[in-house]
Amino acid sequence: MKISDAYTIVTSPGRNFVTLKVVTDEGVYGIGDATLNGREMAVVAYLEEHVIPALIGRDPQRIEDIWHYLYRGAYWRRGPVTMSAIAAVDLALWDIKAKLAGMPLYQLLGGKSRERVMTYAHCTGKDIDACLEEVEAHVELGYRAVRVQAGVPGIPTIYGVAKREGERYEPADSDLPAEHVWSTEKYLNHVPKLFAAVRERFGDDLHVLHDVHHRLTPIEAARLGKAVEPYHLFWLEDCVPAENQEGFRLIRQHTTTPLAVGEVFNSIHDYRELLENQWIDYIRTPLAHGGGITHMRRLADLAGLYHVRTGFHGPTDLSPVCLGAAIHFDTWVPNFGIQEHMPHTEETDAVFPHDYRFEDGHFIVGEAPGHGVDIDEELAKKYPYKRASLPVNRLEDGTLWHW
Ligand SMILES: O=C(O)C(=O)C[C@H](O)[C@H](O)CO
Ligand SMILES: [Mg+2]
Repeated sequence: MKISDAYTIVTSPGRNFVTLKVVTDEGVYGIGDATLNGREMAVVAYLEEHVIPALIGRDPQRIEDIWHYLYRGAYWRRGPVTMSAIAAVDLALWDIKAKLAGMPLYQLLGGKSRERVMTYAHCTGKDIDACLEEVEAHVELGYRAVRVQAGVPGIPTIYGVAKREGERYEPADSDLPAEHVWSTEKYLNHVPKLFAAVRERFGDDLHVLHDVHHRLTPIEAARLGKAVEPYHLFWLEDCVPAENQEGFRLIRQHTTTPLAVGEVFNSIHDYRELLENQWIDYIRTPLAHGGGITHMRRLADLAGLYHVRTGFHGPTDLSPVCLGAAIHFDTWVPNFGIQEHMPHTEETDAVFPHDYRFEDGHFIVGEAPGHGVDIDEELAKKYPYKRASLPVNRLEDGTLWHW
């Protein structure tokens, strides 16, 4: 069996997605998600110029060999563009292998470790009261876990909070980067009040999460972690930029609030110090940015040695292909923690027909052979690519800050 064709499909049913389709000479095909939010066309160029020509004629069943060919063989290792391109190939090849076996992907990985996959929803509001209403609505939908982000008095726009009531939050919301304003002091003074209000209204059982989006220094993160301890968060996410991994030692020394890290990581090597020193509790890299299933299963196994669990990134800027494959992975992986869930638009769901379903705050994996997600290429053509950028963030005095 040989790979006879491979090509990228760029579509924008509400937001941009890049899909790689790998076709075999026996007619079986697989698809992988290659979407890197705000940098979509860089991955397309990498795939079209450097990966696809080298794939044609190879045996699609040799997933391991192809992975190392693309990783070691490239000489230029790691990095989000490279690892997203490799991930797209890897997801497509696992899709093909599972289809050839006539099995849903989770069976090939080792079978079910659980019946359903707990998800967390995004709840945002311009202030604490609006946010509590969102939490109420999501609890009614069945969610057992919610990520809570509210506007902060004195900061005009805030990451993760929809611009207008009732609208979805979209990170890549303008042609060129919009500029946001940030004040650490205002934020740190406000956030504990938000969690006090959530616990007072919803009690102790709801799992509550929060994303800091890399905006604090280690000592500030330690202060926040300590301040929210009475509200026992499920996790505090990306509390500092993680290039300085040693910073987590300081945070860990001061707080028992669990820490999640890694939605911008793309390799097992990014996590080595954090895991070996037991500084974090959840790994966040999605399959589509972390080299696919072949690489992420190694990371999950390493994490398991240190009692660290998975909590895959799952925003709307990863396509249903990534989400579908993640649900198979989550159903299998022994050290599963939680799966992020931001529902895709109806247009996106129509372009990517899938067999996973949401029920009572959980995802239920499908039984179709492969990862269970397809692409309607004719429909995809109706939604042309449109450049969209993530914002930048500045302190009140104009200094460019972390985002
Ligand atoms: O979902 C999250 O936790 C995020 O932080 C969302 C990111 O900002 C988004 O995916 C960036 O593209
Ligand atoms: Mg995040």
